[in-house]
Amino acid sequence: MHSRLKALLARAAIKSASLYSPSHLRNSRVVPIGDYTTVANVVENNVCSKHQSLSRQPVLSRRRFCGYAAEQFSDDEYECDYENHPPSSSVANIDEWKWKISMLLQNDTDQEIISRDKRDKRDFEQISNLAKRMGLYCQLYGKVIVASKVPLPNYRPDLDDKRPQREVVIPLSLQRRVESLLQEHLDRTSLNSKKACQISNEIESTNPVENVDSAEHADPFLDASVMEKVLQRRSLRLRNMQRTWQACISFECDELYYCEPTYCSFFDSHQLGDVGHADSLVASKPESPEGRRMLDFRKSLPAFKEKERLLQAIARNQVVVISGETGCGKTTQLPQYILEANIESGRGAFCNIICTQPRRISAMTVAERVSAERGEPLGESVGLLSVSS
Ligand SMILES: Nc1ncnc2c1ncn2[C@@H]1O[C@H](COP(=O)(O)OP(=O)(O)OP(=O)(O)O)[C@@H](O)[C@H]1O
Repeated sequence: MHSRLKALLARAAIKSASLYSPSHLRNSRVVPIGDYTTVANVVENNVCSKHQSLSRQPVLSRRRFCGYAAEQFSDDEYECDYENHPPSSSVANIDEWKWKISMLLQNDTDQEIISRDKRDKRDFEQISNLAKRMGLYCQLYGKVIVASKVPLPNYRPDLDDKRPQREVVIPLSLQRRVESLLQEHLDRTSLNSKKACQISNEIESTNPVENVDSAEHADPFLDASVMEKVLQRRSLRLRNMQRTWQACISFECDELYYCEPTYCSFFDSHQLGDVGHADSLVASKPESPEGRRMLDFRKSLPAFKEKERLLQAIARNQVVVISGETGCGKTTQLPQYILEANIESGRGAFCNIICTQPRRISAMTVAERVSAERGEPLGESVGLLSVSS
């Protein structure tokens, strides 16, 4: 062993009073060390005694007299392995690894070493043996080696190169089904285009509020293109209303007064179909003290700060897993961010969001809470669906 390394190890042991040693190693690898009471003693003693006996004793018999710490850093044991499995060129710098690991052991703040030098399995075994002898855990993730002071999991998403590019693979049968449904839809659309135009014209000539109603209670066999047009019109109206409402809440109260009907019809536009319902929403309008409080509360949640990042991630990926501390707004805020973003992009009426809860009572509470935050009675844009298994 290099004298510099020994000195470092001895100093590390003295400094920290004990070297990091995982419990499983402590139990299985501690050998009697006579009168030595501290790891530092063991290291120092071994440094001296090993020099005296190195040339005379065979490796295995010497090892019997090594203390735990000494055994960890014994060159002999490493040399033994090394002789049986000569190093490939990439681990020829094993001393560098020893040095890195000993530095990690001395360092209270760092927890692990990550090496991205592409290594094969045998390189890993050598480094892993060394790390384990020095009291660390070691794991290979693809071609990345991690030596850590704490136990390592089988999978590390942060070291998975493929993770960001990973696609959700749709089974072939499902792809075919989607294709055939799409084809069916296109065929039907072209066949009925004349009829669709006629119905569409009729709908457009009636009251827009009635349009919504007719869409809500639409004949399921009503041509899809008509439905599409109705939804598009409703989406545009939603967007105008949301924009007007956003502009309104940035003004002072006097001006808000004039905007009330618009705001109410924003909610109305989901389903109410009648501006007259606005009266029932007065208590929870954003411009009311209660509504203001609600808005301020929503903005104070940790999820609000991440809103843009979350929406970008959702827009760019098929599947997004979001984790956050309890109460940060995952359940009540994220669906609203998505709805608001869809309304803004003119797709509000096409947007369906389903939130699941394991229990009926929590589903009810969440639905009530979200509808209250939106200033609506339950059953408008936010509803509740109970599915029993
Ligand atoms: N019914 C309610 N009444 C009052 N405040 C509520 C209600 N539901 C949620 N909140 C508040 O809204 C905030 C966001 O709650 P939300 O349920 O969205 O958090 P979450 O991140 O989903 O939490 P969890 O991980 O526990 O499900 C919380 O701080 C909570 O206090």
